Amino acid sequence: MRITNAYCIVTSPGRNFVTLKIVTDEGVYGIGDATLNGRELAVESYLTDHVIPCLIGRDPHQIEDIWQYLYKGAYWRRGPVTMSAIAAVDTALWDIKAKAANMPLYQLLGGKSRDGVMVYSHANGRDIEEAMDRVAQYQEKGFKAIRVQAGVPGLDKVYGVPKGGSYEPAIRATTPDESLWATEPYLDFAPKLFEAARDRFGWDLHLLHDVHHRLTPIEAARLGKALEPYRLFWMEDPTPAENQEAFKLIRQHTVTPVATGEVFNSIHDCRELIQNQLIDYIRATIVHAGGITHLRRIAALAELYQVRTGFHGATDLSPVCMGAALHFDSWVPNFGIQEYMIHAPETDAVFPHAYSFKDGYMHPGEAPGHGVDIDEELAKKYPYTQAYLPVARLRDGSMWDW
Ligand SMILES: O=C(O)[C@@H](O)[C@@H](O)[C@H](O)[C@H](O)CO
Ligand SMILES: [Mg+2]
Repeated sequence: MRITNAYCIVTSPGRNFVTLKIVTDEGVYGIGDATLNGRELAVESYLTDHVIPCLIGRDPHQIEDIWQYLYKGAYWRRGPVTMSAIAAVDTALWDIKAKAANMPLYQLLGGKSRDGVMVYSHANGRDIEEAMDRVAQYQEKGFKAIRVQAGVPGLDKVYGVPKGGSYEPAIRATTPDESLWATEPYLDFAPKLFEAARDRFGWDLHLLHDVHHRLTPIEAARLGKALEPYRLFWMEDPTPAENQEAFKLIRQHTVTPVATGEVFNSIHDCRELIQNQLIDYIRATIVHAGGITHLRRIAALAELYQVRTGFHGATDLSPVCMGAALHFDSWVPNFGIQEYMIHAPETDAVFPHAYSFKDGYMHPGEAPGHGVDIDEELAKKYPYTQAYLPVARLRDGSMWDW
């Protein structure tokens, strides 16, 4: 089998997505997600201008060799653009291999390790009352785990709380939206949000919370300690993770489980966190961490230290990434949980898929490959539209982490 063609499909059904399609001389094709929120065209160019010319004529079954070729052959290693491009190629090649073997991808990885993939979704409210009503709606849908975010008194815009309409962090504009952040009101408010949640919903429901990189390590330690009475499933991205050692300070003060990694793109971003057991869940996922080939290495390292997977699954990761992740989640021995924010209907229409949700669990489906396709004609109806993730500043104007 030989790769005869490969190209990117940029489409924007509800939000921007970049999809790589690899076609072979035996008519089998595979697709991979190459979406990097706010920097989509950088990955599209990396693939179209630099990677695809090197793929034509290759044997698509040589997944590992192609991964090593693209990683070592670029000379300039790692980073979100490079690793998202490699991920897209890798995912498409695993899709081809599983289709050629006429089996769902999870079988190729080693078969199912569980009956279903437990997922969580986002309950966001402008205040505690609205957030609780949204939790009730997701509980009604059957979710066993729900992430809870709410507006913070005194702050106009807060991560995770949309101003009406469906939640989509990337805003269509020619420059990023700016929002103001203040830590003190947030630290005072967060425990009240989870006290209200436990009071109303009791203890059977898994509750999660995303700090979204906004605290210093000692502030994150304080938050983790304050949330201990409410037994969270995890406190996510408590502090920026470039300095992995900083998480030691959090661990010294709190037993609230910690999850991080959605912005990671290689095993080197999380090696110390995992080996020193500074986290409980690793969030790096297929589209940004080099694809299935590299993510298997991250998950294997994590298993040695009883760290579990908790893959990122926001709506800016396409259904292609979700489909591949669900096959990975079905197989991986040290599975924790899968984020599932539920894509917009127009997104699901462009990306027909075999996966399904039932009673709080997802199932990848039995279609050969990862079970997700792209309707190229429909995709053409949604042209790319410049969009940026917001930036955050403190009250004195200092840049902060959004
Ligand atoms: O955990 C999450 O889902 C968030 O951190 C994401 O929604 C994140 O804000 C977006 O993926 C950024 O593009
Ligand atoms: Mg997050």
